Amino acid sequence: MAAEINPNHQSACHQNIIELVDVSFAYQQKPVLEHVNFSIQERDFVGLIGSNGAGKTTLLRMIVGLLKPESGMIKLFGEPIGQFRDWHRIGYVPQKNAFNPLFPATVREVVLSGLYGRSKLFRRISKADQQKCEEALHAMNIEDLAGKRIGQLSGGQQQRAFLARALINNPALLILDEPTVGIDVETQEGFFHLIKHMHQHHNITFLMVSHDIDMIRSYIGEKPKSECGKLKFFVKHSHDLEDCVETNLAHGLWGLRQLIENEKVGAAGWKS
Ligand SMILES: Nc1ncnc2c1ncn2[C@@H]1O[C@H](COP(=O)(O)OP(=O)(O)OP(=O)(O)O)[C@@H](O)[C@H]1O
Repeated sequence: MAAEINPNHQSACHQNIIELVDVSFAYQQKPVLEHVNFSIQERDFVGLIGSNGAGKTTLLRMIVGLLKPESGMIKLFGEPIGQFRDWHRIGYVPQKNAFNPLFPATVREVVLSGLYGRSKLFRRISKADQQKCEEALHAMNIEDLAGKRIGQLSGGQQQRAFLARALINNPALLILDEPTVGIDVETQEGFFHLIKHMHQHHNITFLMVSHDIDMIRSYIGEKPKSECGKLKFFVKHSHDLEDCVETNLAHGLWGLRQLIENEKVGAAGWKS
């Protein structure tokens, strides 16, 4: 018997997660981005490539609400960004040099800070929050580093801590700004395995700026889907369009590490 096709399934799976419509931005009247148009659908993996100063970080900062476009419109999960409140659905790992290594926080505190969002900076930490933190630490295989000062860790360990921070809310969208800068090649490979796995099996949509062009192109292909000024958007969807129903949507952080270890790309691949 032919499989029953749910006519709504495809649209539900492929809804727009980010829409950029004619977005422009300037720093002190100096234009950086002009008329950027692009949409990212659920379960896309988007690699954003561009030369130094092309405006990649600026674009990501607009998408996470830290900068306002001069003109144009940004929608997140179908809502105009000004009305968007579900920030817990988005995990953001900024560029490494945005972090002050002298900041006196432990890894656990850094990971927990991913829960606080914009409005709840000084709330009490509940048992449920602690549990989420332990799960994120476990998923990234850094439980043993939880009490260490973040500034004392190696580059690869810091990246895992920041990824755990971005993952603590079980986000639907992960935005990563050059996540492998300053990390050795072996650790980078482990990191790419991890995010590929998260893309393919955990229903997470990715927007990633990267200079590791070879590694990223091996996953997302040679040809950009779209170009806008100096920005190039490479896109890979997590599955064939007709295969939505088959995809395993179960994704808990606890299971993530287990699955990765089963694929033998876990701890050893990106210890540093
Ligand atoms: N706060 C700022 N004030 C003024 N100009 C800025 C500011 N931040 C960035 N710029 C300028 O805007 C342009 C785009 O910067 P952005 O950091 O977005 O580029 P990028 O593509 O991420 O570059 P890179 O690959 O070097 O990280 C650059 O010319 C930069 O000098």
